[in-house]
Amino acid sequence: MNRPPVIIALDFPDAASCEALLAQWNEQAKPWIKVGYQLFYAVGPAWVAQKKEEGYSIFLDLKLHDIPNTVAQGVKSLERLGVDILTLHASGGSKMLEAALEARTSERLKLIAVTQLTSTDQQMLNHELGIKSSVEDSVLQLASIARSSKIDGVVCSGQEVTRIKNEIEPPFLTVVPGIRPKGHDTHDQKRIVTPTDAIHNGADYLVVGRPISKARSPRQVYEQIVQEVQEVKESQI
Ligand SMILES: O=C(O)c1cc(=O)[nH]c(=O)n1[C@@H]1O[C@H](COP(=O)(O)O)[C@@H](O)[C@H]1O
Repeated sequence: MNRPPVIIALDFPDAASCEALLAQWNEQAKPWIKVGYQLFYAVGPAWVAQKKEEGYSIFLDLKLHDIPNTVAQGVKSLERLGVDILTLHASGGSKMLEAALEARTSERLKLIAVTQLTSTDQQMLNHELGIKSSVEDSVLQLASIARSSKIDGVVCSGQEVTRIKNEIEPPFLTVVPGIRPKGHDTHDQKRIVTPTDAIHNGADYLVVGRPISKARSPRQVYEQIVQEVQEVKESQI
């Protein structure tokens, strides 16, 4: 069976907390996991490489953003860990994105560009960041920079996926955080969608953190999300 496209964000301060959660997936089929910088800075690269060996698919979310040469060297170091997806910021611009792509030695590592964070809303974009477009247009602009730099896809909210799928030439992956099943707390997220809506709009991967990690039964919430995803996919056949 294909691995469900639901990526569990391991936003934890240490390895022990991750192991406690992952103990609920004790069968051979391992889920997708996301390692962000809270965990990466705490556990280091060896832990990530170890998880890959144990059979997890790994989304390394380090959101690289620097001058082109520095990002390229970072990609070279991180590719050696064997991770499946690595993030960088689309707002670093085409030269940075192209340098990252050139540094990668194999297409097995997908490079995914973060557009506008799902914690950004219209008010913040216009009045704080000084970007005068709609959030959706800004996401599309960043996605189009990523596409023309031949990056594999973007992180965006589920609200922009339909336009990306319609306007950006495939193949182009959409990885969607800000996922909230009905009735769950939104926390600091602004542009949220349900698992059903994200998949219906065409999302390739869902990133889910607190709805799973803070749940009383994390595995149960994960399975409910996987079920929602499968139902939408079956209805699309
Ligand atoms: O790059 C990401 O994964 C990311 C981009 C974005 O725009 N919004 C976003 O929430 N994320 C990540 O997705 C996860 C969402 O976590 P929850 O809000 O707890 O589901 C966090 O680990 C964030 O770092």
